[in-house]
Amino acid sequence: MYSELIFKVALRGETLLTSPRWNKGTAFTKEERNDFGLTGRLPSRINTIEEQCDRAYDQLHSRDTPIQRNSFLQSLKEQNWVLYYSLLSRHLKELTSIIYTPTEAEAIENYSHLFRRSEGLFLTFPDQDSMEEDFLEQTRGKDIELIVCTDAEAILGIGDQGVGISSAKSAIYTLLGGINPAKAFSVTLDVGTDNERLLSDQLYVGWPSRRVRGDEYDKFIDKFVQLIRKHHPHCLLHFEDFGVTNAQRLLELYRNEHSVFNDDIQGTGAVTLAALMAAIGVTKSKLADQRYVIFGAGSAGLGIAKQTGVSREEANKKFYLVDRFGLIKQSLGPNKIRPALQEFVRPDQEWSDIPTNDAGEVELLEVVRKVRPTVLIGCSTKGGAFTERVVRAMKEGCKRPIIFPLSNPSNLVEVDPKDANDWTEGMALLATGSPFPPAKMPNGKDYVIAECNNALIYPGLGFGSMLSQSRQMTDGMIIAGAQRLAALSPALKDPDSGLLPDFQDAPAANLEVAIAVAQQAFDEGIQGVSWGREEVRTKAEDKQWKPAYGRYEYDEQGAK
Ligand SMILES: NC(=O)c1ccc[n+]([C@@H]2O[C@H](COP(=O)([O-])OP(=O)(O)OC[C@H]3O[C@@H](n4cnc5c(N)ncnc54)[C@H](O)[C@@H]3O)[C@@H](O)[C@H]2O)c1
Ligand SMILES: O=C(O)C[C@H](O)C(=O)O
Ligand SMILES: [Mg+2]
Repeated sequence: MYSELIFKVALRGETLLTSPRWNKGTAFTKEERNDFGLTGRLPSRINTIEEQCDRAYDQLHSRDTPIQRNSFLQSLKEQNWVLYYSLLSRHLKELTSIIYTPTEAEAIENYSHLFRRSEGLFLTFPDQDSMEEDFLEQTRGKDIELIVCTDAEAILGIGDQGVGISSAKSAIYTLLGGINPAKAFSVTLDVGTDNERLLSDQLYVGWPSRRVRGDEYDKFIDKFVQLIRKHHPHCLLHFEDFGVTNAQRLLELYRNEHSVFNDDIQGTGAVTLAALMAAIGVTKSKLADQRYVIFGAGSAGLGIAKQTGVSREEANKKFYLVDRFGLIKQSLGPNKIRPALQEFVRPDQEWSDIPTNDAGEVELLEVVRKVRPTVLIGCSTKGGAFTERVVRAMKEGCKRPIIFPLSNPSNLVEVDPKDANDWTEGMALLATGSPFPPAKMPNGKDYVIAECNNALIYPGLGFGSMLSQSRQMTDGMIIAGAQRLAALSPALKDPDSGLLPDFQDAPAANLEVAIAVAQQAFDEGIQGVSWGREEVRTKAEDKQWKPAYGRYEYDEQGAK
């Protein structure tokens, strides 16, 4: 059906072959080779997309390590989008872990050494006078619907990397969400780095200066946001991996004036809410009846705590937050408790009979022993923090503990799910942030470890907001997306199945999320489109970008 697509294209010869958006390589037909000045520029044989994928897959497998495969795929993306996304779609699970978490962490850590060709826009602090000009140079005439930006201060769990991540997140929008890559754009906001390794690396490609903070930082970010509001008022602005002191603050600052979305806060909150809903479906209980311990009270931890929809008054009863100074309790004082954590601070007297460490902190194990939580979530960046004693204490406190070690990449997971499964005799309901193989239940059956990664929901949240052209991404839209994802949980049919849909089904799950989000925008009356709510599903299906070549006709006025 896609071969019926006809595109009017204005590029010829070498420029056509070097345009990743339009290049077809050996798949250009005879007629196209004649019309676009390509005869003599390509070998004779005309390949189908299937043949091209087979060849690329063989080439990929001649690379031995995940990082070599990541570099290969990056080059393929720079050459031919249709081939790149076709190949990824055909081997979705295998290759998502190569272009995204966990391999992406290694690619970003080594970005300056692996660097070959830049992608997206780099806005660098000392060059801010030309910000608008630089922005327009790359975006002029383009119908941009999505901008993914990062300042790379808190990349996954590997911290400050100066530059990185937004292009991988953007590729996932296309792969799992069906967003047209020609309408998406990734931006690196380079405000320096405090990473000593990068600062002393002669090959570091970013701005080799300490991170700009305070007023100067805020003004720089504001200049960027206002630029988007001016030139692309309908476009969704996605923030990724900002530092803990900025993420929530920037979201609150802009979310009422533009459609902005913080993935680590809202995307993680939403996917975890979906996994929690599925887990309580298995335990036949209610969200409001859980006792939660969240280990790592940063962007993700707080996003999760807030997304459960528990009211402010209830929060202090249900949630126990533990961070690098142990339990968040009154006597830690303002230097150790960020203002955003205020509503979760525990009174000291509640803990007066509990042993502390030498620094006077209440450690995770003690918190678990006292609270007997039903839910333990890790987003601390501290690999192995859920020790055997902690996990066994969870099991002592309730029959089916819900344990989600969400830190990425894989080596930072708070507990290997296989161990958590063994230590709880298969009773824990588990989900992780990175992909893990199934664990063995005591009865010999496989227990599927759900991948509770925001990629299972953020492409759908974004697509739903773009589809409805809502000027805001509201909490209602996010919760509607989470509820729809939870309803797709395989565990609702078989309690031993994964809590969330398998990544193989991520495109279908994200489409459902998008539909729910757009319908919710209609229900809240904030849609910006003139068609009706009953058309949401058809419009969503029509709008999805699929990697397919179509037929090209040369036209000087056509697309470039
Ligand atoms: N699965 C997902 O979809 C998903 C989404 C977002 C983040 N994450 C992961 O969660 C982790 C945190 O991400 P974030 O964006 O919230 O980062 P963040 O920097 O905003 O927060 C990290 C928090 O952990 C705390 N912390 C650091 N060391 C600790 C320790 N030893 N003990 C206890 N707490 C400690 C920090 O003080 C901070 O509050 C990362 O590993 C990230 O990859 C996973
Ligand atoms: O990037 C991911 O894999 C998920 C999340 O956004 C993270 O920061 O870990
Ligand atoms: Mg992130």
